[in-house]
Amino acid sequence: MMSGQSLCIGLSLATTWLTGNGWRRPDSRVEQICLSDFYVDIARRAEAAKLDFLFRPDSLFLDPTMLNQSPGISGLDPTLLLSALSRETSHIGLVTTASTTFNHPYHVARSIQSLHWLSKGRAGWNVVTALDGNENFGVDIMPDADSRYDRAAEFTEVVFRLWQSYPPEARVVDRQAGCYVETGRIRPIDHRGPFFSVKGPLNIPASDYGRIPILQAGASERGRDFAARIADAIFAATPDMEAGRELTDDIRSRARQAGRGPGAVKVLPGLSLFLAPTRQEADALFEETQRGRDIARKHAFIREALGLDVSGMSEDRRITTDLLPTMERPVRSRTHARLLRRLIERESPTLSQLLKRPEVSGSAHWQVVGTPADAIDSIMEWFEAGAADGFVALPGGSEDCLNLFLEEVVPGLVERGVFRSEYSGPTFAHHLQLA
Ligand SMILES: Cc1cc2nc3c(=O)[nH]c(=O)nc-3n(C[C@H](O)[C@H](O)[C@H](O)COP(=O)(O)O)c2cc1C
Repeated sequence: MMSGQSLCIGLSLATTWLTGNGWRRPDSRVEQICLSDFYVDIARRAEAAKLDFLFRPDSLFLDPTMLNQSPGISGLDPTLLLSALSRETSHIGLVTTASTTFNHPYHVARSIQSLHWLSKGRAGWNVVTALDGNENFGVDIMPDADSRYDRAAEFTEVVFRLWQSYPPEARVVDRQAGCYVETGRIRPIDHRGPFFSVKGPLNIPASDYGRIPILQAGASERGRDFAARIADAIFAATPDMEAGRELTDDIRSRARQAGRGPGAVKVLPGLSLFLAPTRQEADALFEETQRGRDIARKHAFIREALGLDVSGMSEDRRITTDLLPTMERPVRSRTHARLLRRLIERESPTLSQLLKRPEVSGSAHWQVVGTPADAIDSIMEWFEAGAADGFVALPGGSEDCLNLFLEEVVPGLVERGVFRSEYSGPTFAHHLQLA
C-alpha cells in the first residue's frame, strides 16, 4: 500500500456468479443476460457502493461445447452494453474490452471515444491481445503472443494519436462568425506502420471530459513491459499474495524504467468471491458451484498450458516438475501457463488438489471462500502487503454473493478507511487520480 492511497475497486459484469452451476438456480435470471435491464440494476447498485468501475471482458469467438455447462462470457458487445448503462448511471467508470488482434484501431478509437462522450468522461479501455477467434477474421493460425504484442503496440499508438487528432479546443463554435471548428487544429496522423496505414483525423472530437484510462491484461514479460508503457492499471491473475507482490513490485520498477511514476500503473487482480453468512455455507456454495464441472476441459487446459497429459493419471498422483516437458512451446496464454508451472514447482500437488486450484479452475485468480469478514481481512492483508492496489470483484456461485459483496464487503472496507464513502469527482480518470 502506498501511503494515503485507497483501494481501486471494479466489478466484473461477466456474470461470474452464473458460471459453474450458478445459472441453474431458479432465481439466477439467466434468461435475461442479453437484456440491458439485467445489468442496469447491478450497475446502479455498484454505483451506490461508490465502486470505481464496471468491467466487461470480452472474446470474439464462440465455443458451443462450453455452453453446454454455463453461459460463459460470450454475449452482448461490451461497448454497446456499457453505452446503455451510461444513461442509467452518473459516476461509475465503464471499462470496455477491445482486442488489438482482430479489430481496427480507427473503429476502436471511435467507439471508445463515443462511449466517453455518452458517459460524460467515464469510459475505460481494457486492451487485450486475445486468446482465440482467428478463424472468424480470415486468419488461419493464431498469431503468436509476441507478434500480437507488436501489433498491440502499434494499434494503441494509432488510437492515442487519433484521439489527439481532433482536439476539443478545435471546436470554437463561434455562431457569430459562422465558424464551428478551427480546421487548422484538426490534423491527420498520416500513420504508416507494419500493421496499419491510417490517415486520420478521427471523425469524432476528443471529449473535454479528460483522458480515457487504459487497462491491460496479460502478464508475460512482453505483457508487463507493454502495461508499464501504456496502461493506467493492469487486470491481473495472481492466485496468491506472493504472486501479487511480485507482480506489483515488478510493474512499479518497469514503470519507473519507462519514465513513469512508481504508482502510475495500478495492479488490480481478479478476486473470485464465494461468500455466505457462515464459512460452512460458503464452502457448500463453492462445492455446489464446482460440482460436475467438466473434468475433460480441465485436463485439456493442463495439456495445452504445460504439454502434460494427466487424463490417465490417478487423482492421488503427485504432479512434480520432472513430469513437465522442458521445451519452450507456444501456448495460448503465457501468463496462465507460467502460473500453473509455478504452482507445480512450489507445491507438487496431487492431481486431485491441482484440479481444484484457481490456476486450473478459476483463471488463476485470487480466491476467497468464506464470510464477508474473511473477504475484508484478505483484501486488507493484500493491500497492506503491497500485493494489490485494488481488485476486480468476480462474485461466484449466486447473486447472493454479489449482494454480500456490495452490501457488506464494500461498506466494511469503507469502515476500515481504505475505500471512499462518496465520489469526489464525476469521471473515471478522477477516481483513478489521473485527472
Ligand atoms: C487476467 C487476464 C484477463 C484476460 N482477459 C481477456 C479478455 O477478456 N479477452 C481476451 O481476448 N483476452 C484476455 N486475456 C488474454 C490477454 O489479452 C493475452 O492475449 C494473453 O494473456 C497472452 O498474453 P501473455 O503472453 O502476456 O500472457 C486475458 C489475460 C489475462 C492474464
